[in-house]
Formats: sequence, C-alpha cells, structure tokens
Amino acid sequence: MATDVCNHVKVVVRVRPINSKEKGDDLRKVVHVVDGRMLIFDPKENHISSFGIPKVQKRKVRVVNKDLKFVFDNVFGEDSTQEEIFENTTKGVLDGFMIGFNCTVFAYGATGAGKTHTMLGSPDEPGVMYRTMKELYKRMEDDKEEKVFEVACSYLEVYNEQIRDLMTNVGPLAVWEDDSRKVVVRGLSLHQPKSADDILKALDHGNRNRSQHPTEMNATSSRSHAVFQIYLKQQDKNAGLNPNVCVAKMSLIDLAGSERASASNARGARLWEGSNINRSLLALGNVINVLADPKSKKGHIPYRASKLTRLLKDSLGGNCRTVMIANISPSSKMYDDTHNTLKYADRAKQIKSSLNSNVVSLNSHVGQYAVICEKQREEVWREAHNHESLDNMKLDVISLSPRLSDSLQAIFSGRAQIRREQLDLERQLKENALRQRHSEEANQQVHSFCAKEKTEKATCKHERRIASLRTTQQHIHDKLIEAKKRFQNNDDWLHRVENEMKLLGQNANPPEVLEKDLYCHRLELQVDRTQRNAHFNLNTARQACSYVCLMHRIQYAPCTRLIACIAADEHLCLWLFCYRMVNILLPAHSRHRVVLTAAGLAGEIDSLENQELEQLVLRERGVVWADQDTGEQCTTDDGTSTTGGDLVPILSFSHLAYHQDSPCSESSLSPI
Ligand SMILES: Nc1ncnc2c1ncn2[C@@H]1O[C@H](COP(=O)(O)OP(=O)(O)OP(=O)(O)O)[C@@H](O)[C@H]1O
Repeated sequence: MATDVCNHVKVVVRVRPINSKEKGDDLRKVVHVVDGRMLIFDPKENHISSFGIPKVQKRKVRVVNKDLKFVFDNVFGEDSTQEEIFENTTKGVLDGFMIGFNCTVFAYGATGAGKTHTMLGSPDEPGVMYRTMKELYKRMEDDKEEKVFEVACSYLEVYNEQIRDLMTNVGPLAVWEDDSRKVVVRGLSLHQPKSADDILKALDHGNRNRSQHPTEMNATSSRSHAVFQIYLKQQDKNAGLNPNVCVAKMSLIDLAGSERASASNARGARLWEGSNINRSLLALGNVINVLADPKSKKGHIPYRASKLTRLLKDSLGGNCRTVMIANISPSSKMYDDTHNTLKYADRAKQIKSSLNSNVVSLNSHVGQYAVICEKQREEVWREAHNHESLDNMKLDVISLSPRLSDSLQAIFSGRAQIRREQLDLERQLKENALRQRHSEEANQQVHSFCAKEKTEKATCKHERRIASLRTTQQHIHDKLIEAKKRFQNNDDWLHRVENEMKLLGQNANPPEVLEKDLYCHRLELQVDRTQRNAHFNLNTARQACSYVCLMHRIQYAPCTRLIACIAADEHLCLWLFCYRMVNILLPAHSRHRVVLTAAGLAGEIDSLENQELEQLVLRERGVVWADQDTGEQCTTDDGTSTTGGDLVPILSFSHLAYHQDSPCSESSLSPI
C-alpha cells in the first residue's frame, strides 16, 4: 500500500480562465488542453482559438508554432473547480499523510497565474489549504475509535530570503536541522486548531501579514513564498505495549510568482524582490533538476542554495510525497512564463523518490534509525563541503564558517547520541551479567541444600535461563560493536571537518570562531558524559550493593550503612569496592548505612558534603584495610590478589562465590 501511495512526484497543471487584460487584438490562446492528461503549448493553427476573432488575422505575436505536447498526471482546463483540484491533488496525498508520509503540495507559476487562488482561494471558493484541513478533520473523526490524534500547524513566509511567522508576524527566523535532520524553524509558532474553520481564520489572519505588492500582472501579487505546515501525530489506541507512533508533516505552499524581472518591468525594491524570488525558484529548479536527473548520483543536492530549498529539504525527493500544481495562463501575453512553467513542471515530473513511512515502532529499530541518521548527517557534511565548490571558490571564511559550524553541530549531536547508546548497552550488559550470576548462585544454593529431584529441576530451569541470557548478551555485544563502528565513522567525519577548518584558517590554525565552536561542543560532550557516568555509576552502585547484600544476606535498606565512594569513569572499580565494603567493612563495624557518592554527581551532593564523605571513606578504608596485607589488595578464591586496577576477577564475580574465605563470611550469612 505504502509504495503505491508514494511512488512518484505528482505534477498537475491548472490553466486559469483568460482575464479581461488578456483579451486584446494581438493576443491569442497558446494553451490547448487536449484531455485530462495532455496539453499542447503554442499549438498549430487548427488548435488555436483566438477569442472569437478569426485566428489567421490575429496571429501577430508569434510566427513559429512550437506545438509542444506535454503530458502530466492531470491537466485541468479553464473551467475546473476548486473541488476538482482538491480531489485530484491533495486528497490522494492525504492517504499517504494518514499513514505517516511527509507530504508537500506546492503551487508554482508566474504572477497572476492563479497560485493563490488554487491554494488559498476565497471565502466563496476556498482552495486546497482549507479543503485539505477539512478532509483531515473528517478522517480523524472517522478513525477516532482506533487512534489518538494531535494536530498542529504553522504558517510562514519566505520573503527576500528571510523567514517570517505569518501567524505572529515575527521575523526573521532561522532555519536549521535538528538531531534527526528534520528541518526546524527556530521560534516559529505552532497552533492547535480545533476545527477546519479555525484554520480558515488562521489562514486569513496570516495572509493579512503576507508581503504583497501590485505588479503589472496582478494587483494583489504575493511577493513571498507562503508555507502552511500541518503536523499530525497519531498513535494506535489498542496497540498494547508496542504502540506505533507516527508523526508526519504536510506542507502546503503558495510560491511567489516565477515571472522574469525584465518581463514584469520591475524597478528598485521590486526588482530586488523579484531577483530574490527568482533566486529561490532557481534554487528550487536546480534541486528538482538534480533529483530528476537519472544520471546524477544524488551525492550533492543543492538544498542550501536558498531558504526556500532549505525549508523544503525534507519535502522534495526525500521521505516525502509531493504534488506540484503548475498554474498557467492560456494567454499569449504570458507566452514565455507559461512555457517556462511547463518546462519546469515537466522536469519535476521526472523526480522519483524512495519513500519511507515515518511510522516508528517505539521499542524497535532504534539502532537502524541511528545508522540512518548518521548517514544523513554525513550527507549534510558532504553537501556542505562538496569538493567542486571547494576547488572552485577561494576558501571564504564568511560563507564556509556557518556550514562547518553546522557540520560540527551535527557531528557532536551524533556523537552524544552514540555515547548514550553505548552507555545504555554497557548497563544492559552489566545487568545481564548480574542476572547470570544470580542464577548461578541460586542454582548452587539449591544444590547445597535441596534433594536430588529438586536440584535436577532447578538445573534445567537454570540452564534455560542462562541460555536465554547469553543470547541476549550476544545481541547486546553485537549492538555495541555496531555502535563502536558508528563512533569510528563519526570520528573520521570529525577529522575531515577539522582538516577543513585548518584549511580555512591561516597557518593551519582554524578560524577562531570555529575553534571556539569545537571547544564548546567538546565541553558539552564531556559534561554530558560525566553526568551520565555519574548516574550510571549511581545506578550500578545501587544494583551492586543490593546484589552483594543479597549474596551476603544483608538487608539492603537505607538503614544499612555502607560507604562506597565511586570515582566517575571508574565504575568497574565499584564492584570491587562494594564487595570489599560489604564483605569486609560491614562485619567489622557496627555502622551500617549506605552512602553512595559519585564524583561529579553535581546537584545531588555539594562539594563540602562530598569532601566529608570522601574523608570518612578514606578513614574507614584505613581502618578496614589495615587488616589486609597491603593497603589495596584483597585475596581472591584462587589465592591471587586483586587491586582496583585488576578488574577481571571482579567482573567474573568469582570471588563472590567464596565469601567463606573473607573475614566476614560467617556473620554475613546471618541477616543484620
Ligand atoms: N482558476 C481560476 N478561476 C477564476 N479566477 C482565477 C483563477 N485563477 C486565478 N484567478 C484570478 O486571477 C487573479 C490572479 O490570481 P492569483 O492571485 O491566484 O495569482 P498568483 O499566481 O497567486 O499571483 P502572484 O504570484 O502575483 O501572487 C485573481 O484575481 C484570481 O481570483
């Protein structure tokens, strides 16, 4: 179903009716709609209709007929209705949207060709935006028994390469990509309409803020690209423990007119405006060209060339279902513009996109998604540093610095993500080891105290459990290896960016601003790591203590006094430490209270308290280990000695099975 809904970019053409300005002696129709899919541009004599005047006399403007045949997914003639347009464009796209695909519908065409009429319409004849929302609300209502929906929308314009929130009339706003490479406009307001009519009001409100100026072709010409975005989050109501959450974005875009500045006789500010419009439309065209070119390897898609293409990055060719509505006038007055629009639309028709639904199973595919994210981030990097542009342009600090800065941002957020995953996997490994050990212990105890029939049964159960735990362990190991590889890739990528930074600076020194950027990222990562390690240590400490207490039949409760000082980054020492503390310290002293302190555990224990605790620990260590041969040594079951640095025996838990050798073995067997 999904591939059916989403296997190509749909391109439709809408021909608007001739208006009064286009009815003149020297004008004629240059578009002949053959049927619902085909039109002829600048047709030969026999197709030409010349507004009721004998055509032969009226053919003054163009001598040569191009007679170009264009085929599109749909061609709508002059008398097409708003309803028809909606039914054949966005309505179909809504099917994909409802199952989690990003969707984009945009109206392209010269000034006065009918884009705003198509997208927005009028109160009497509402356009695609309103009808889409109405249909969306209807579908949500139909599905409300099975799903929980949340809708939000935003409305912005891109005017003179600046983004402005049309709902709040605030701007300029910055566009960037978040960790998962979703396009985000910083500071853009999101609204939660209750009904489609709310939307109509919001659109009306937003449009009053839109940049409009009269042009020769249109008295109320929109000089900006208006982007209306709808975000839909849905979740199955009855999906049990594994609910599918799906968030999709639909962008409905009324582009600014694509006319050439020379044709529109623009001057001054209007000329500047026009050149910005054309620049972004040209950038959009270039993106479409690359996406449409079957020979292109799609290595570099120039999304970054304009604000518009940056905004549409996840709306063209990527994980997105796209409909382009090309609006044209049938009049020869707009001959060149119409021809250009048709060529543009024809090009867009070639885009083939491979789509993925945004449905994410909450507890699966995380690793897979992380891999995809990494790949995508690398793509950003490549895009930002494509070699052609580096060779051709002199290294320009002003233009390249922001790109490198973006790359650093992407690299470090990827890095933090991988680190978090690694830490989580390590924790899972620990837990798994703990469970295996626990099972071993339980089995041993059954063997020591129970009758033969019971031991056989217990062994069987134990073996099954161990087998399953080992499988899980292997699985976690694999994931760790995979995370390691991703970290390596991230590292390579960072080195490349660092080299670029050096190239960009002088005497192999990166520009100061980038160096600071890099330093800040490293610092952030370090803080993040320390905090996570501290939490990790704390949790591990709790588990270790409860486990060790369990083994020694000590009640693990707040009233138990065990002092464990855990050095950040050395969580493995913890096992040794807890073991010693419980095994050695407890029986020798009557104070039994668990105090867990982790270095760097900011916020939980202030430094004074920390110091006091450390001193207390050291004092107690001195007392406890005065009994031992050497300060930090303890004897394991096989007679070898371990230190804090020699962690293998600790990790194998071998010493725990032999607590009878320890000074506290007897007392530890009886609850305190
Ligand atoms: N299909 C149509 N049926 C009837 N009137 C139309 C149609 N398309 C456009 N018009 C009318 O033509 C005029 C110009 O249309 P519109 O403002 O939609 O053009 P546009 O492409 O958005 O122009 P611009 O880029 O300058 O904003 C408007 O008065 C509009 O009502």
